[in-house]
Amino acid sequence: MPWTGPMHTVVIDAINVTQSFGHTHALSGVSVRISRGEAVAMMGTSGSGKTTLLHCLAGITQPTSGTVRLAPPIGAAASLPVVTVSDLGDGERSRLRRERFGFVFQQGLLLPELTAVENAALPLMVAGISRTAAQQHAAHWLAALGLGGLEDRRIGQLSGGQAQRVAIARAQVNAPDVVFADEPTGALDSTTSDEVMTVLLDSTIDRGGALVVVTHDEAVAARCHRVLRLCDGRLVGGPHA
Ligand SMILES: Nc1ncnc2c1ncn2[C@@H]1O[C@H](COP(=O)(O)OP(=O)(O)OP(=O)(O)O)[C@@H](O)[C@H]1O
Repeated sequence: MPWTGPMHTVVIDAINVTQSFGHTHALSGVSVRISRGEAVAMMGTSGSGKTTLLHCLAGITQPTSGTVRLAPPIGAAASLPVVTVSDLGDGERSRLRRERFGFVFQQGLLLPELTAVENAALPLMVAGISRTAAQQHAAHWLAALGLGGLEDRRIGQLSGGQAQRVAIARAQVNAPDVVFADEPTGALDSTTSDEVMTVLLDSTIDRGGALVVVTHDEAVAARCHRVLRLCDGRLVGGPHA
């Protein structure tokens, strides 16, 4: 299908993605389109292929077959091409992930020896921005996510919900096109989970980003615009979503 017309709002277009690990068919011909400003939940029983699909969409792994394409960043020169993520080598996918995507995982994967603001500033520092400028920008994000005053706490001195907000700030600091979240509220109680989802949704959608959330929690999925359900590596209800 051509990348034209109404597709101008599409940020990720995955076509017929298949992922096999030996004899395990983790994904069998999944096609998914994700638009800017859209929050999409991925649900399904354990082993249905949710994380594998997230990894293929985010360029963490290369699918066995099929294509994953990524639109140019918002405001980029018209000449910038669509990138076929699934054709890139490891180094190029790693760069793409750093520059275009943000990630939030269940256990945050924050560095315990660093403070909240140092953790949140990491993507900017990796991109070559000075420590001072990176930490100033990260501090703005922490304040926007309700963590003003906690910038200098180490991760172990924060609650689970606060630590997830630091992970969300870290995912947002470089204004990624897509934020991928794998069970971002899996370790939180329902009230904190709801608060963290609000922060995650607002901080992504308000700036025109897209959000892809893997979750087992129907309440989390209900907060998203759309729910994709996977069963045995296929989308329930047909191969396209
Ligand atoms: N690196 C790997 N090597 C071998 N098999 C794998 C690998 N990653 C995933 N699988 C298999 O692929 C299938 C899908 O796994 P995946 O992690 O995507 O499921 P999931 O829906 O995210 O499950 P869960 O909800 O338990 O996290 C499973 O059968 C899993 O064992």
